[in-house]
Amino acid sequence: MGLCGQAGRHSSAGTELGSTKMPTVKYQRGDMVMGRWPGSSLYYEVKVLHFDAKSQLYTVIYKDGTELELKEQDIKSAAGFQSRPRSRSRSRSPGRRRSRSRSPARTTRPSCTAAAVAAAAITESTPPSRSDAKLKDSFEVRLIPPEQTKASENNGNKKHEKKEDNEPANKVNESEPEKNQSRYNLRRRKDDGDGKAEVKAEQLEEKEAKMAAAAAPPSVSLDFGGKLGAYFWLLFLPAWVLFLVLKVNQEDPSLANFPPPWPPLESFWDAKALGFVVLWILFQVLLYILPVGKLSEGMPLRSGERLKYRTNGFFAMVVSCVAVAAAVQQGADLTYIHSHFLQLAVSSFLISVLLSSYLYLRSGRAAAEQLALGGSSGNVAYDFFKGRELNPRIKYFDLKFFCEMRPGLIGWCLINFALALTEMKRQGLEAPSHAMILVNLFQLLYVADGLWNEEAILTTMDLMHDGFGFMLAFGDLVWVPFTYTLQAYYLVSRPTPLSPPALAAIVTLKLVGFYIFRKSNSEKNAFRRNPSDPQLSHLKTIPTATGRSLLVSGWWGVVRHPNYLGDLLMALAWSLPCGFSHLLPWYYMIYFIILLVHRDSRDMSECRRKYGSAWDEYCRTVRYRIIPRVY
Ligand SMILES: NC(=O)C1=CN([C@@H]2O[C@H](COP(=O)(O)OP(=O)(O)OC[C@H]3O[C@@H](n4cnc5c(N)ncnc54)[C@H](OP(=O)(O)O)[C@@H]3O)[C@@H](O)[C@H]2O)C=CC1
Ligand SMILES: CC(C)CCC[C@@H](C)[C@H]1CC=C2C3=C(CC[C@@]21C)[C@@]1(C)CC[C@H](O)C(C)(C)[C@@H]1CC3
Repeated sequence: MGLCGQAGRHSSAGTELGSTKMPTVKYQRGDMVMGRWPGSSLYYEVKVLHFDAKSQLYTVIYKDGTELELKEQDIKSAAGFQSRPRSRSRSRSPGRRRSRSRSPARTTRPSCTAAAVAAAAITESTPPSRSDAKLKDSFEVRLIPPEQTKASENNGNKKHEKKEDNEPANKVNESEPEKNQSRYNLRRRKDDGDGKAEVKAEQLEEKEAKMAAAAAPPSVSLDFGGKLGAYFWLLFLPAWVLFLVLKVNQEDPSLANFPPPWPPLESFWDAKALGFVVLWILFQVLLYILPVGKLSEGMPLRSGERLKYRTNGFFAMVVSCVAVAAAVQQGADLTYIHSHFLQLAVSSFLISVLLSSYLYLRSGRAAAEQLALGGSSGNVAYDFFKGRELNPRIKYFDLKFFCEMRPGLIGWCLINFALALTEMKRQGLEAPSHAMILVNLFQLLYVADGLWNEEAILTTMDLMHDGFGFMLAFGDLVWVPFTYTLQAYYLVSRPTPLSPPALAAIVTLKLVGFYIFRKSNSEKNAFRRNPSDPQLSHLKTIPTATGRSLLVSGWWGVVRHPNYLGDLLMALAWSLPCGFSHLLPWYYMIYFIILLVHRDSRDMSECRRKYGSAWDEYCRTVRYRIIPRVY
């Protein structure tokens, strides 16, 4: 069986078959062998492209063009496999039967795709104790849809990078995979098959296969410094927030003035402050569950399911503003927030610890397919920190989505506003300073925009890939409201006059950053939701073996993370109004560079894993990560 037409689609120059001789190894370049699909016990026909003596890994190419690196033990000679007559038994799952008939574009040819890989799934004659092994030793397998196959076949050997075709007839090729994502997850397609391949996999229960697909692969490397790193972050993050809060309260918050004075222990705790935080969160819960605003669909999960989210964040923000204004009108003294900043932060921290403990405990009962990839290391500290469950919900109440978008984010604006009032009181001003107005307005715009485009968060890393644990719970409830407000806090007692040209330059910078941030995020969100969107028809894309494509022109053709670039420009505009006397108001800028550089590298590894050589192709085409020609 030779490689099919599109087999070379994703092959990179480095792995092209060349004339140089392979070193003396078990399998030679060009050999057709059986390669194990990572994490499963399924073997597919692959062609050996290359052997790397240093890493002892073979680069092999599957029939859909997906290239992977495999260890020798994951490769078998084709002779060791039995071809069994193909079972004619139809799927027992009605869902599966439905999904088969749903697509008019289904190709009848079993063809050369990773879906065909499933169709042609061949297992070892005696797979290693499957049911045990599968849970532990598994990997998310996404299969190329038949539609994609057809598209690829139509394209023949056309250039890898293609202009998205918006002809109605072809639309299905791009939109279907997104809509019917469920079909591309590890799903055996018993009725397909190329006759050569049949499969012991047929004996596997679909449920088992799904669980196998869902469990975290042992090969997923643990980020954040792994298990030891988790202990470090669990201690460091709260200590760092405490340090910043104490530091910003110092009369001279310069680095030379270290350490900040340690307050008496009893001043850390205030029951009233805890009461306010609880009330605020409950108020946000109430607004979230009100049947106001639209229900948006999240991206397809590995199970194929699409969760619904109540996206009424902007409404929640407006109601919160009205409620706060009414409270101030009634004589509520918001300067309390400034004078009890430490106690409010400690209370929020306690709530985040309680929430993370609850999340960790309940994740023990979650089905494997509900866990985030890489979230289950088996180490308590790491799993507690990173979070195991992808979308923990209490009925329809989505805890991660709620925490990320509501109490902390809207709380950030409330605190900023309170700090502006405190500045006026402290400095005897009739209106907040220009610097304070800029910081308040800029950050208000950022939050309001996030809530206005709330649906877009459903295609971000946090919502799609990360588990919900201490890192995000603490990040959402403590980190955001108590460290993102440091610039406003800093300005309360440190007047920083701004000249009109400086004002104009800072506003321009903010608007440029905002434009890049919003346009790029919206472009990706629109594309992920509907790849056939006519408004995106001018964009070039790279197809991938998962059935999803990657944007390679437009904003995502400038750098690999244009949204980070816009975000960083905005961050700069938030720090500039505070001047250059101290490092403290620049803390956000420094932290944000570190966060986004790390996030970018996490995302790169994740996309490399998901998209294989298509991702490499993208990286070759779009060379810079965040800043054009610089980084
Ligand atoms: N203020 C703050 O504290 C923070 C703000 N942010 C902001 O939040 C926003 C979301 O950031 P984040 O979730 O980190 O990352 P992104 O929104 O950039 O999401 C990354 C994902 O986008 C998809 N993608 C990547 N490249 C392409 C491409 N070329 N074409 C199509 N899809 C692509 C991939 O997912 P897939 O292919 O699976 O769809 C990838 O995993 C950003 O604007 C960021 O600046 C983030 C962190 C903190
Ligand atoms: C504690 C850790 C060191 C870091 C925690 C990181 C979190 C604070 C951030 C991770 C991603 C975030 C996003 C936003 C806020 C900060 C966190 C939670 C975001 C909601 C801000 C508003 C934007 O418009 C957005 C694009 C919706 C952001 C999404 C990511």
